[in-house]
Amino acid sequence: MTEQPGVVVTGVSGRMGQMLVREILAHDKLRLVGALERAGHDWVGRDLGEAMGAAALGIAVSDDALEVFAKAQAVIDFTAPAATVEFAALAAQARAVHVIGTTGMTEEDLQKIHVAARHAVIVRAGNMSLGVNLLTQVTKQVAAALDADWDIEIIEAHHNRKVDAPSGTALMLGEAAAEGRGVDLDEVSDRGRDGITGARKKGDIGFHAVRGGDIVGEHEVLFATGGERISIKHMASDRSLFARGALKAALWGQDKAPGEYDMLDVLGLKG
Ligand SMILES: NC(=O)C1=CN([C@@H]2O[C@H](COP(=O)(O)OP(=O)(O)OC[C@H]3O[C@@H](n4cnc5c(N)ncnc54)[C@H](OP(=O)(O)O)[C@@H]3O)[C@@H](O)[C@H]2O)C=CC1
Ligand SMILES: O=C(O)C1=N[C@H](C(=O)O)C[C@H](O)C1
Repeated sequence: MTEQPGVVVTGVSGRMGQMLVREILAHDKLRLVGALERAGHDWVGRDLGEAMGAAALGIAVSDDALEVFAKAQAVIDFTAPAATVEFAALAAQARAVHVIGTTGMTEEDLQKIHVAARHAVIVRAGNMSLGVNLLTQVTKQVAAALDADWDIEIIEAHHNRKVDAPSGTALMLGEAAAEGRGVDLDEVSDRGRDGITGARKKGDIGFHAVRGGDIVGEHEVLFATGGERISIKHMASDRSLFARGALKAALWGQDKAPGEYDMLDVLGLKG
C-alpha cells in the first residue's frame, strides 16, 4: 500500500458514525476523506468537526453517496437496512471496500448485498468485536458437544433507541449454535414467547430481547438441562470496540478479491 486508505463514514451523525470518526482521526493507517448523511439531515453541508461540537475538520458532510465514495478506498457503514443496500451497490461501483455493521436486514436485502459483492469486497458482521466473534466459535463448539436434551436460549440486552430485534449478534450466536448442532436455525428458532405457549419444544433455540437505558450491548448464550446450566456471556461497555473492529476490517479488505467476508475472516478465527 503506497498511501493510507481513505475512508468515508456513512450515517455520520449516529452513535456509531461519530464513534467511527473519532477512531479514524486517531488511527495511524487510515485517513478520513468523507462523511455522509441522508438528504435533508441538518448536518448536510456543515463542517463535520463543527457539527460534532469540535474543531473544524475541513470535511463537509455530504448527502451525495456516489460522489464521496469515489474518493474512498473504504466505506464504513452503520446505518439502516435500506440505506446499506443502496450503499452496497454504490461502493461496489466505486470499487471501495464496504464494511457493513448495519443489522436488521431481510433475506432480500442480503441477496442484494450478495450481488454487490461480485464486484467489490464486502465485510459484514452483526458484531465487530473480537470478544463476540470468539463467543460465536465457543457457542458452536459447546452446541456440538451437547445433545438436544440441552435447551439453548439466547438473551440480549440493548439501549432503548435500538430499532431491531433480535440483535444482529443474537442471530450470529443462534446461527453458530444451530451450526454446532447440525440444524437449520429457521426451523428451530423461537422468538420472544408470550401467552399460553405450551411447553418448550425440544431442540428449539429461543431468543429474548431486553431494551433499556443506555446498555451498549450484552449477549448471553444459555445451555440448560436437568440439574445443570452453562452460561456464556459477553458484555460491551464501550462502542469504540465495534468501531475499532470496523477499521481493522477496512484495512484488511484492501488487498482481498471481491466477495463477501465476515469478522471471522478478518480476525483469522475461521476454523
Ligand atoms: N456490527 C456491529 O458491531 C454494530 C452494529 N450496530 C448497528 O449499526 C446500526 C446503527 O446503529 P447506531 O449508530 O446505534 O444508530 P443511529 O440511529 O444512532 O445511527 C444511524 C445513522 O444512520 C443514518 N442514516 C439512516 N439512513 C441513512 C441514509 N439513507 N443515508 C445516510 N445516513 C443514514 C441515521 O440518520 P437519521 O437518524 O437522520 O435517520 C443515523 O445518523 C444499527 O443497525 C445497529 O444495530 C451498532 C453497533 C455495533
Ligand atoms: O444497535 C446496537 O447498539 C448494537 N447492535 C449490534 C447488534 O444488533 O447486535 C451490535 C451491538 O450489540 C450493538
